[in-house]
Amino acid sequence: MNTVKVKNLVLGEGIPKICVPIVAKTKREIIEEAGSFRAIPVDLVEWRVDWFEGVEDLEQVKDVLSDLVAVLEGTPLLFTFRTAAEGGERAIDPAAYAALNKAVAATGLVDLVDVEAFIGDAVARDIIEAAHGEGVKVVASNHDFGKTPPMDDILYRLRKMQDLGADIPKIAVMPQSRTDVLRLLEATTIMVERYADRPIITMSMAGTGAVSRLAGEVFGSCLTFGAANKASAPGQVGVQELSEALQLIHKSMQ
Ligand SMILES: O=C1C[C@@](O)(C(=O)O)C[C@@H](O)[C@@H]1O
Repeated sequence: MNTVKVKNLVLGEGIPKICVPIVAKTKREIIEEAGSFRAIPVDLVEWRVDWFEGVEDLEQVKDVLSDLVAVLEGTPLLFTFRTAAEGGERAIDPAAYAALNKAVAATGLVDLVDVEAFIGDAVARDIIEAAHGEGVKVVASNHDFGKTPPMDDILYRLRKMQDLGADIPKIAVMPQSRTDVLRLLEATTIMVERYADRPIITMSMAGTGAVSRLAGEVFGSCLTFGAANKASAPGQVGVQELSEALQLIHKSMQ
């Protein structure tokens, strides 16, 4: 299993790392929120740019990014436009999605970009290639807010992300039952043991799935999303408690 290194952060070994999303509308709120992260255990910050009121103006996006990077003081940054089709705040056409992600990767201000794996193969490959050309890592993603797909389908989606060339495949699915959570965890383990040559991220959403956000070290998910002020998806727990739970599980596995 290869690890992925961003700044001083190594993903894919040891205790799962904690990513905190910023979901805010204005520049002031975004920067304020980032400033509040100094007091909590955060390994990586995700800027969910689909929430930003100025997202359609690249200059405004770059302006926020440069202030954000200054406030984060070296904490790696993941740039994510989550489309409405996958649970985000707004829709975007694939050409604009590609242009935005490529332009942001070229600024040198972000460490990783999120690329939705089902945006279209050509678009996804184009962004991944451009990001890699700029030394930016790619998290490929897929979100199923309605259900937890069958095992083969979860594995197919994760393997497709790997085939597209993403550094870290990620899938978030919604459970309709407790066995759905078990299937997501089993799929994670099978992916890691049989198919993956790189770290992956998986989660089962909502309260029933919250256990999957804690148990990544057991089943093979390298990163977990925790909430600081506002959760960006159902089932995210507070960062402080999340960190304690990850450490407890880590200790029990030694
Ligand atoms: O892809 C993900 C995972 C997520 O949806 C979650 O369930 O924690 C939260 C999103 O902000 C992030 O982009």
